[in-house]
Amino acid sequence: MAIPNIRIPCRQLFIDGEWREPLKKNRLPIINPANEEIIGYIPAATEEDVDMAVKAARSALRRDDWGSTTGAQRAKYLRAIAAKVLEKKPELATLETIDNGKPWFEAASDIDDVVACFEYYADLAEALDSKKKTEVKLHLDSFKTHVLREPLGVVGLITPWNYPLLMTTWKVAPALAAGCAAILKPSELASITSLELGEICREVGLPPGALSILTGLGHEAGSPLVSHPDVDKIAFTGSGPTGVKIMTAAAQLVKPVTLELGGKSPIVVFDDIHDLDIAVEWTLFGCFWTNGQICSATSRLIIQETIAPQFLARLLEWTKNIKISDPLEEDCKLGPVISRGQYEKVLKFISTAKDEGATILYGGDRPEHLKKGYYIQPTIITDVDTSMEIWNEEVFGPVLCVKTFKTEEEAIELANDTKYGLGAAILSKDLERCERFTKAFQSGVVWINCSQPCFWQPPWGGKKRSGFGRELGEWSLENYLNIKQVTQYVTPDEPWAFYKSPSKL
Ligand SMILES: NC(=O)C1=CN([C@@H]2O[C@H](COP(=O)(O)OP(=O)(O)OC[C@H]3O[C@@H](n4cnc5c(N)ncnc54)[C@H](O)[C@@H]3O)[C@@H](O)[C@H]2O)C=CC1
Ligand code: BAL
Ligand code: NA
Repeated sequence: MAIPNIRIPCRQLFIDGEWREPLKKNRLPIINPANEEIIGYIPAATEEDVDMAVKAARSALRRDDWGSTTGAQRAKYLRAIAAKVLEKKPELATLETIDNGKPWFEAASDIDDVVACFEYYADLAEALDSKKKTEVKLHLDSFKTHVLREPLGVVGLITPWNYPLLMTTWKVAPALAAGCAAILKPSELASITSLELGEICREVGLPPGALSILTGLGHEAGSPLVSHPDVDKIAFTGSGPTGVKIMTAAAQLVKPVTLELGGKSPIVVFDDIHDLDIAVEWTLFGCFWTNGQICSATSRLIIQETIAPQFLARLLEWTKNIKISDPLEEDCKLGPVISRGQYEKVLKFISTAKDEGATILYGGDRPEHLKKGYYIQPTIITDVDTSMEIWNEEVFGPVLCVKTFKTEEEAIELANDTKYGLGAAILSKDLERCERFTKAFQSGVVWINCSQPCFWQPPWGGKKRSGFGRELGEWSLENYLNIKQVTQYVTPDEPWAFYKSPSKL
């Protein structure tokens, strides 16, 4: 597919089905991380705009055109959105690349996932109609009970910048499928494609207020959404510290949250791998895909001592072969990290690792041929100790740290030696061993003989400090439903006879 040249659309906030200027008229710059240039501006919402969006969402839930829809009717909107996203795929992929820095072909594949995800939740919305009301068998005949699965209400969706439109979709598609009215707050570092979703919603005639999109800063636009008394739930993906702030604020209102908070995932490689090159490629992909900015990145390589020298030698050869360039260039496999702040943060992690005694086996710096942009070489760090920062903290950049092991027990201990618990991978020919590791890994996701492939049908989420709750699959729909018990007394002409009736005194 040809990469199109593109103009950055100038948008407002998307509230109540229309584009509206933020009340304070503030805007934030859009920065292309490949050249550090300001390429446009996004509107910056504040508390007042959040309040308007919440009112619009409430009104959508009260109106028949959204609040009384069947799953099948909502499925039509979701399919129409999917079709529009597909139609605009080249432009959306280009906008994503210019805003986020990920290679264009990765952005295009994200857009394919966005389409598939909207279509998938259209199917689940339809299926919901037959599960909306289910009977629950009781142990007696004088009562009967059924359960209703209703939309939870107004939901706040706060998303990160690493897969901008895809993470938006992971939340928006199930929320709309369930019949909620959603307010999306995308990351200020990459909001363009989420705003374009607003235009798509307008084009397909999604009822006003069913989805509002408020770009802006976390503390100005995200925080009031979390604290708003009329928002029933918050679904968040992002950093641990922000997750803690959100959970703390939501707790004041006993507001439910789901949190997806990154990690420091292990990839355990045994000496009985099927093929050296295949294992090396999965190791690289597991850490350097999306320019290394993956919440589930398997950024700790735990390699069996017996194979370590030859594995690392081959890993180096493959790493040197990775094309680092402007992400719009064909065959680019590693683009810049998202921002100046992230660039400095990643380089600081590398210099601290060096200061603490680790060895930078490869990379660790800006590639010489790229003078501008937030580029960092793919970096491999060895001689790592479990007390080091690089072993313990999420870098969110193209940085892999390596540790060797002798026995299976030692490998499991190292794999679980983290406060996080999102992903974990094992590469080995021995499937019984893979089974033992699957059980032992303290994580929400396990990859066997691969790392990172992510599909929309299975559940996604973590344990420990990677958060809680599950997205994707049918699990995500549950996040946006209220389960209501309805119990009926089926012999209303018979007295309950708990109190003494005054007429019988
Ligand atoms: N787990 C993941 O997928 C991600 C992890 N990160 C990690 O987080 C670090 C910081 O990156 P940020 O972009 O600052 O992540 P962040 O977690 O602060 O931002 C994620 C989203 O939360 C919003 N937000 C920030 N403060 C908020 C608040 N008080 N209330 C409500 N919403 C708020 C942001 O505007 C954004 O939409 C990165 O260096 C990286 O290590 C970043 C993005 C994604
Ligand atoms: N690759 C799945 C989602 C994430 O990294 O945030
Ligand atoms: Na950007």
